[in-house]
Order: sequence, then C-alpha cells, then structure tokens
Amino acid sequence: MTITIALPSKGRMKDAASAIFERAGMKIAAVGNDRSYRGRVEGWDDVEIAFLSASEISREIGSGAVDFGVTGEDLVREGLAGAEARVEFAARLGFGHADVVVAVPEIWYDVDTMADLGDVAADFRARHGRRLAIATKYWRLTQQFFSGSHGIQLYRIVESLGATEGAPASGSADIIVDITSTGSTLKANHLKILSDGVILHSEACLVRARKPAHEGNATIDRIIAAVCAVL
Ligand SMILES: Nc1ncnc2c1ncn2[C@@H]1O[C@H](COP(=O)(O)OP(=O)(O)OP(=O)(O)O)[C@@H](O)[C@H]1O
Ligand SMILES: O=P(O)(O)OC[C@H]1O[C@H](OP(=O)(O)OP(=O)(O)O)[C@H](O)[C@@H]1O
Repeated sequence: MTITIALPSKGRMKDAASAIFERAGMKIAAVGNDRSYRGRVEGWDDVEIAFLSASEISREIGSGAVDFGVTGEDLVREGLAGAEARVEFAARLGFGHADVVVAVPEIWYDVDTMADLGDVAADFRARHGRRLAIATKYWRLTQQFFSGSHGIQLYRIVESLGATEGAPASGSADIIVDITSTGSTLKANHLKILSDGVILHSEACLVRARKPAHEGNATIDRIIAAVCAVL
C-alpha cells in the first residue's frame, strides 16, 4: 500500500514541515516541475507526498484521503467533529505555535474571566436588545468552549473570514475568538485575552488518519519513529 503524506504547499508552515522530514532522513523531491503538487521521498518507494494548504490537509486527513498530514492542531480540531476518534496526533512538531483565545475590548474593565463574560452575555439582550456577538472563523471551537465548557448559551457567532480583531471596533461584533502568537495584533486593536480564555495551545502536528489498513503496517510505524527521533 502507498502511504500518502500531505505537507503544506504554502504559508508559514511550509518550510519547517519539509525540513523536519529531511532531518528525519526523508528527503522530499518534487515529481515533475517545481510547481508540482506531488512529491516523493528518496529511498521510500511506498511513500508519496501531496502538497496542499494547511486547512485542506485537515480536511483530507478527516476524509482519509491521505494517511498523514502536517498541519495546525487548531485547523484539525476546528475542521473535524470528534477529531480524537478520527485522527491520531502522532507528534507535536515544535513550530507554528498559536493560541486560540477569547478576547474582549480592553475597556471592559469588569470582564476578566469567562464567568464575567457569562454574566455579560446573560444581561446583553436586556441592555442592548440583541445577543452578544462573537466574531470568529473558529465556530466549532467557540461553541464547544462557550456552550460545552462554560455553559454560556446566549451569544451569536458572526463568521469572520479575515481581520477578525477589527470586528469590535467596526461594530460587526462585540468580542472575538481568534489565534494569537505575539499578541501584537490584539494589542493594536485594544483587545485583552480573558484570564481563562485560552481555548487551545496549537502548534503544527504530524497527524495520522485512523484507518484499519494502518494496523501492523511497518511503513506507518517507521514514519512516526523517524519524525519523533528528530524532535
Ligand atoms: N500568527 C499566526 N497567524 C496565523 N496562523 C498562525 C500563526 N502562527 C501560527 N499559525 C498557524 O498556522 C496555521 C495556518 O497556516 P497558514 O496561515 O500558513 O495557512 P494557509 O496557507 O493560510 O492555509 P489556508 O489557506 O488553507 O487557510 C494554523 O494552524 C495556525 O494556528
Ligand atoms: O499575535 P500576532 O503575532 O499579532 O498574530 C496574530 C495574527 O496573525 C494572523 O494573521 P496574519 O496577518 O498572519 O494573516 P492570516 O490570518 O491571513 O494568516 C492571525 O490571523 C492574527 O490576526
């Protein structure tokens, strides 16, 4: 059986992902020209590489179209319902760190915790005639965290496809759920992270699709061992 590994074709994880495989003794060569979206691994004839975007990788692992992928934990947990049952986080790779956080305007002086935010959400309709609006592209993680972990039910998600941190100032939402790494974008937009508002500490992971065909497959075990050995 040919094992397919999906690696980022662009973006911030691309170079570090390929570098880890190279260090692991799996040197990747493009098939065809340099812009090709397929590759192979020198000396590993039963392995092929598919170059995809980070969010496509989480989808393809979920559907089982690829065997392994390197992508952000946030994209896997956001993209796949019941991720744990469908995929294995085989290794945390030590790059692509970002936290998915709940952030509110700095001037909400009385709001520092999720419990405070729950109180705000409960009063919001009476005070403002509408529900608290949360701008995010992480609607699954937001619902799990607000409704599942904190019992907050009174809110509305406003889907954001970019510049999420600008939503409170522009009036399209009251608060946000987004990723942050240095914190400078939140700061520039006068937003603060709630003290218990970190939903997920994400980083790039080697993720395996859970497939029956992987049972007892020596190449599967060899790939995981080779990557883990260089971390
Ligand atoms: N400062 C950051 N901003 C955005 N994403 C970050 C940051 N730091 C780390 N990441 C991680 O990088 C991943 C997204 O990578 P990138 O933005 O390169 O993807 P992409 O190529 O834009 O993918 P797609 O086009 O499919 O969305 C996510 O897992 C995210 O957590
Ligand atoms: O905490 P910081 O270091 O400020 O990083 C966080 C910001 O970086 C990302 O945006 P980016 O400008 O990289 O664009 P992208 O979302 O299109 O990747 C992300 O969406 C945040 O807005």
